[in-house]
Amino acid sequence: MDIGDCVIEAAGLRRRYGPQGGKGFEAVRDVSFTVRRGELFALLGTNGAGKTSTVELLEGLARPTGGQVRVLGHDPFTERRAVRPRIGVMLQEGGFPADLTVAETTRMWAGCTTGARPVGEALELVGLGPRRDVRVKQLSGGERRRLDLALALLGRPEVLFLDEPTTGLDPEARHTTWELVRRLREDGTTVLLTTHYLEEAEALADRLAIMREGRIVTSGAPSEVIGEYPSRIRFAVPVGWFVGDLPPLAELGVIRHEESQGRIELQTRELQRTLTGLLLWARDEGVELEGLDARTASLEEAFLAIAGAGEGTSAPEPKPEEESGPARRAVAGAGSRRSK
Ligand SMILES: Nc1ncnc2c1ncn2[C@@H]1O[C@H](COP(=O)(O)OP(=O)(O)OP(=O)(O)O)[C@@H](O)[C@H]1O
Repeated sequence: MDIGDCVIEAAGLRRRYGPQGGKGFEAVRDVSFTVRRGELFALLGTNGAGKTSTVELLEGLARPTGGQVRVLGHDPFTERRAVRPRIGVMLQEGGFPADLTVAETTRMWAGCTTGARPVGEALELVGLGPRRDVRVKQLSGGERRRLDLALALLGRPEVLFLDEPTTGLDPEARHTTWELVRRLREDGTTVLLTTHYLEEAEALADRLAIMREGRIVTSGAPSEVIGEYPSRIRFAVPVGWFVGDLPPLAELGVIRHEESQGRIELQTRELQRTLTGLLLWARDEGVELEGLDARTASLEEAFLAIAGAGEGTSAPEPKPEEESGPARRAVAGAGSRRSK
């Protein structure tokens, strides 16, 4: 990668809360990642994982206690003047004067922004045009988030920091925001997003990182992160058949199987091969696989496994399927599900 393409660089970042020299609490522990120009990078993690603490370091709102951060080639804390006009920041809680109208608030903000968009344009972008004369205190929670976003977009930022931008938005408003974020990215804006909506990260992110207890435990393109987890095939065991009547599962690429209440679940890292083998077997035997459902792992499954795992764990190690295939009479609940 050409280093000139790198818009955000975090190297060994640390952030400790508490008195200087004291023990305090380390919320960010050796976090490193880069974000390229025009990329949308999502930072995920459970409550308290350290996302906001990290993003605040990137925004120059605090000085790291260790490591280095560069945004657009500058230190965002010590070279704030060089960085601030080129970034847009949407914080988790905006905090606006409640008695000003939407347009007045935006105008006030525009007055402090170099090269600001016209107020009407910024409000139209986030769908708040019709609400321009409403007082901020009369806005719904979702509308306030959209006003936050309009203010972050005022200066046509090269880098946009979105801290949980769609929290409190109804599904329609959320999708509208996604469309807007996609358009901004297509126009070359680099976006760093934190979100609790995994569907949002899956839909928008070019790359993502999952944080737990102040550390990044996994990162990559969504498909790479999901790809660490096995796909699943589920169906009802045909009446009069046993699991042991299936072809040897290990030979089909099955790495784990479970049977419960007449339904079987197979886990595989080779979904197409396993499914093809299973369907050919069913056709040859004239068997109907009722309720057949085959799917790759979702980001949510990957996230829950990572977030819920113990210290130092990133991806699950599946219990290997026996070489000779499963026992003829399946044991209910054989194999253990990943903890969620
Ligand atoms: N000012 C502070 N003083 C002391 N501890 C803090 C402070 N701010 C945050 N923390 C702690 O740092 C940890 C990380 O918090 P942070 O807000 O960065 O997490 P987060 O991943 O953004 O969480 P959320 O998803 O809930 O917003 C938490 O344990 C939090 O309690």
